[in-house]
Amino acid sequence: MSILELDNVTLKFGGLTAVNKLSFSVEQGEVFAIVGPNGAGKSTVFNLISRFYDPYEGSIRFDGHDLLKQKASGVASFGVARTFQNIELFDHASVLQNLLVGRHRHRQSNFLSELFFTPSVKRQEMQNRQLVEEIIDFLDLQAYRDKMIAGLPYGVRKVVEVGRALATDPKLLLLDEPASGLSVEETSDMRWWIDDIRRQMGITVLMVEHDMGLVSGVSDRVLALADGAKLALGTPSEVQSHPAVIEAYLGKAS
Ligand SMILES: Nc1ncnc2c1ncn2[C@@H]1O[C@H](COP(=O)(O)OP(=O)(O)OP(=O)(O)O)[C@@H](O)[C@H]1O
Repeated sequence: MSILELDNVTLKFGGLTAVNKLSFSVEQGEVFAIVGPNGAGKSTVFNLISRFYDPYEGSIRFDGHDLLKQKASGVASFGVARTFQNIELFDHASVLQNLLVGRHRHRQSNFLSELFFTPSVKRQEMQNRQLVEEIIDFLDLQAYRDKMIAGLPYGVRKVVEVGRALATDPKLLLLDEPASGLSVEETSDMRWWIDDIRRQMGITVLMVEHDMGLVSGVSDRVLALADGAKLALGTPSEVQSHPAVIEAYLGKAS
């Protein structure tokens, strides 16, 4: 069953067509990767799904709903969470505090009940804490739990950002270049986190990634883009050996 469906989606920046009549769907429970050379339109596709941009034409459906009727601020409560190419965390807050921010969308209380810290607010706060502690354990972040983000190594911050997205309890996790800036060893760890997120948490993962080792190791299917359009779609090995993909990456000489 498809959880996300893009149909004939186009986005233009002035005279430049960044995404061109693109259609694809992501199945529930799979890891789906989008690859392509620089400027292929990968981040723009993410920004369309996150509702940062309105398409010029086409439809985007998520979990049976018209995603284009949602504002960007409503996408998280719909069950879509994302990480960013340039990590976006609160630098002067702890790992725990950053993850608790991710729980914010589940807050059902109003201002007065929060002011007087009513039993329901207390109960909700305890549930939030418990879920966040589970994520800290799941991602092996116990050693960093109370540390400020600003002082953490880059690789740890990348994992915390995944944790913050998981704290929103998503059905679909969008990972924007999860391996960028990571060492070989950290990339290998990231591969296992992504695999565990899918297998143990049952969350569908859509990622944009340049590291073909990570893409091949963890993805069920891969979509290759060039100039905003679909070049190939299939298993990692089908896409990597597709003539149009080889040509897009290496040029006609290959
Ligand atoms: N806000 C914008 N305004 C104008 N043009 C843009 C904007 N964002 C992206 N573009 C252009 O749209 C095209 C697709 O860009 P996009 O960032 O989606 O590519 P990408 O595949 O993610 O590239 P990279 O791998 O380098 O991140 C590029 O030609 C880019 O210059």
